[in-house]
Amino acid sequence: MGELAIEVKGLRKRFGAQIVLDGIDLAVPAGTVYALLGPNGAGKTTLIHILSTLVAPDEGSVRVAGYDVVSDKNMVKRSISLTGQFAAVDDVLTAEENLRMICRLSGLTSAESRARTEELLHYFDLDAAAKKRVKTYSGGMRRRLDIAISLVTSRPVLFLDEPTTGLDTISRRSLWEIINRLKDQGITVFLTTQYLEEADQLADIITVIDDGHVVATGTAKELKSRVGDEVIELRNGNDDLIRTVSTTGSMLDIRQTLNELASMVPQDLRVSIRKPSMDDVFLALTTKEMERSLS
Ligand SMILES: Nc1ncnc2c1ncn2[C@@H]1O[C@H](COP(=O)(O)OP(=O)(O)OP(=O)(O)O)[C@@H](O)[C@H]1O
Repeated sequence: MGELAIEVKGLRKRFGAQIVLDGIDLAVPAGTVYALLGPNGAGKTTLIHILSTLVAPDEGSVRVAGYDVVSDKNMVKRSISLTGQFAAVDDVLTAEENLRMICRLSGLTSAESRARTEELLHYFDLDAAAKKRVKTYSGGMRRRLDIAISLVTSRPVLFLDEPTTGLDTISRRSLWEIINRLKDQGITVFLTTQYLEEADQLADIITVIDDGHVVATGTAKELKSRVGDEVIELRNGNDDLIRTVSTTGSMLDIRQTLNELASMVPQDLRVSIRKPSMDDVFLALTTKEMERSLS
């Protein structure tokens, strides 16, 4: 493995009596897109907050861009950009004004601010709307502006906490493109997401956490292969999913599986066989999701 942008060993964090992160290990290679998946309350935001020095760890070693988040906090801060779940832009200003202001606050001269603002507006496809007040923007435009603001000074590691939550499909895909372009420039992108397809499409490596523990790490392909080679789906006449079962895909295994299922479910269910999806991985790996889906 090449250089690591993020290295976490034995990270523990508790809030009061609640253990939120319970021995997390992560190794994020530089220049990759790394997705952190997990059900609500799994500890994803807490982990991003620790990696970005907003919250201190209780135990363990956490290094970002080669610096320790506790003893070298300022160097970590200088190496990262962070975009949170809620867009931190000023509504009454235009995109151009927002960007210029942040450029100036970051220490750029007036001329440098003008040039960087123009560059970012173009990069994030906001030139046409540059002089409109942000309060007139769509969710996707605001999110693009938010990420643009976090990239005013170029930093090697970018944290995105649920970057596409609430966005429509087109806006989501345009953000994926931007994230891929950032990766092509050598930036390490560490993101959390609720969308399994997002992790599947975008991430080089995915870590699934549940209840403060890492339950799996790997490429989307590796994680899917843990679920099985094929998935048998049973649906009723309304197309509601009644049951999914993994199988090797061989005739023998499919026949045996269907024979076993025949005694447990109505005979008129429709059967289809497909490749495992990230949803199957998530359901198989995260107990809370499994309990929820069964309740
Ligand atoms: N400052 C805090 N004080 C007390 N408890 C906290 C604090 N921050 C988070 N928690 C608790 O820690 C747990 C993990 O929260 P966290 O926000 O990290 O999860 P998450 O995986 O990001 O969830 P979501 O997907 O809902 O954002 C939750 O039970 C939450 O209530």
